[in-house]
Amino acid sequence: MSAKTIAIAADHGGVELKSTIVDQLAKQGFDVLDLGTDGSSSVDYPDFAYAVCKTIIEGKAQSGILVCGSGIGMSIAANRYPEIRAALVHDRLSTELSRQHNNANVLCLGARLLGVATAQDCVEAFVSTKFEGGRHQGRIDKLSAPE
Ligand SMILES: O=C(CO)[C@H](O)[C@H](O)[C@H](O)COP(=O)(O)O
Repeated sequence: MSAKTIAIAADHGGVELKSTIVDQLAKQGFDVLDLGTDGSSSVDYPDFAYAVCKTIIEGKAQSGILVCGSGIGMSIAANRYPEIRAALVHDRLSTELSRQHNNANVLCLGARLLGVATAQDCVEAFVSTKFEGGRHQGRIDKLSAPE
């Protein structure tokens, strides 16, 4: 498995933006696991969020991107797994912070709320920004073990 494998999925509300992001990542040399959906037929976002999360938990991808209409449903679904830190972002800065402070391993995007250029900017920030560690590590550890 490549160290740069990213799993991606969308529901019908995010399928067009997903295609754009797949192309963007492929051009940058990432291995992209596209887990669907592939058409405009209505589907249920949890099915696709769970597919991406399981791929990460099984070690088949290092991170993931989920796209739905608002990004909200995908983020709620993905964050049901203790191993997943899914960030619903709205611009480059929130994406950078999700990596620097939260070590987000899944990026959630709302295709009906973000312009394509902003979404692509978020993706670029997600793949290029490193976790800062330090004081943030202990906080992240607490996320995996709620009292
Ligand atoms: O889960 C969502 C909202 O929390 C996503 O935005 C979905 O894409 C959206 O709910 C789908 O809505 P639709 O009316 O079935 O297209």
